[in-house]
Amino acid sequence: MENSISGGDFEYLSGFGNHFSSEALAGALPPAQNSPLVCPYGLYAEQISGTSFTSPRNRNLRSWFYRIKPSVTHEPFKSRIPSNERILSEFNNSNTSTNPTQLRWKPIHVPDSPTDFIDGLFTMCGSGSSFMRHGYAIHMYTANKSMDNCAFCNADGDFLIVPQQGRLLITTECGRLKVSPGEIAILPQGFRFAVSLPDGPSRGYVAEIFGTHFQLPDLGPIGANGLAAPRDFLVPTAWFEDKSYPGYTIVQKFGGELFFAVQDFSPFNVVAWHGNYVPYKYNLSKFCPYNTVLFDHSDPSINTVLTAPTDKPGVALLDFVIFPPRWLVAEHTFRPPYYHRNCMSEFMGLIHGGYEAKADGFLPGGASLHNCMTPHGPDTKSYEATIARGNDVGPHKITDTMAFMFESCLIPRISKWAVESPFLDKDYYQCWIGLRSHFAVTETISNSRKCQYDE
Ligand SMILES: O=C(O)Cc1cc(O)ccc1O
Ligand SMILES: [Fe+2]
Repeated sequence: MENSISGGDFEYLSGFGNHFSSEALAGALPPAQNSPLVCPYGLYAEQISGTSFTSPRNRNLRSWFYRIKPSVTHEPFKSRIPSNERILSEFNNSNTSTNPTQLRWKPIHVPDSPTDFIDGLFTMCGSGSSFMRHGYAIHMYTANKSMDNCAFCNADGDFLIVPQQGRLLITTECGRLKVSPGEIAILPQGFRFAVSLPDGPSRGYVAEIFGTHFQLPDLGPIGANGLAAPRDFLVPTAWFEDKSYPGYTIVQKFGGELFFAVQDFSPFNVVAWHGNYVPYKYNLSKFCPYNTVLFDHSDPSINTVLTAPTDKPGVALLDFVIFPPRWLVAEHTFRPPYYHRNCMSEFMGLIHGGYEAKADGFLPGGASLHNCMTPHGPDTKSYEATIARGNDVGPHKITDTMAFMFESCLIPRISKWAVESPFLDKDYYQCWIGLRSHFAVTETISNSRKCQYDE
């Protein structure tokens, strides 16, 4: 089932995992087969596969494009010199370091020099290898100019883009997506796309996954509804340009290296397409969050938007979790996140507003990494303020906030750029140093005796 949704001059199809079809010219889709001898309007048929041909049907992803010229019509790929060494797709001790310290970055400035989405993309951390088809990379981007006469193609994995500042107009082979801060976009492995910046300077976060794709989390006992609803995922409708573009460049990220190939036409020449391997976007404000309704703090997995699974049940290669505006109602409960150590590793970003566990220092456009088993939790100010408010707080709504977490079972190694960055907050540890002991032996003993014996 498909629905068409209009977003100004951008039209979308709605649904997650659907088999979609879209025509920019009526009759451009072959009616009864994928590869007719001659396609309508003299188009070329081309398939893009997002899973092996033989993947089980419920996981099989592929789409068919009907395009003016096939993608193969280009000069040979050449290594881009200088290559952008700020992008990594495998992580080992020759290119990254490991570090159990709590790490935090201040908001990263958008440079003054002309920088498009490709030039402005840099890896923060990651694990595994795109070659081995297992792992992920976490990147950030800062850009101030639209991609011009070029398209990007990531052969390594899927991008989940979280814009924090500035809208992105993303032209893809399936059509165009307008993505505002507060929305996310997924650009699956292999799709060609170009990013324009209608608002000027732009900044955001990118999670890249190797060897698998995002899916909606199971809802378990929550039931059939809640969290992200499938119908709120929006897929572009066919859009094409039939122009000659001398010197048009396809920049291909392959094994973390950038290659380029020149052609003389736009890659956005798909007049019609059908399939279930598609780019899409999602507005985080549509998310229906869940939480405790009586006592104690729920684990953040309760608000998972999308998950990239591993073969182990319940263990994610990468979960995308959000901390949206919501009511806090728990009684006799420490409401902010608990102090904890996690066998999973947690990378966090902030799209706007503040974050309940950090009174200072964690700012929109900044980031933090709490690696495997690294202790963390509310800073001193947040802890003291929570205790000072006491028990009679009543229902309280957290508003104007959108923090998120990329959480993984694979332990990230940290890029040179991230470690040497002037935006690294060297004093991060100080935010917990002031946590005082509130231990009072007499009171505690009398309380525990009371519980045990005085009932
Ligand atoms: O560390 C963090 O801030 C993320 C987080 C939030 C939460 O509410 C519970 C656990 C957790 O890791
Ligand atoms: Fe955490």
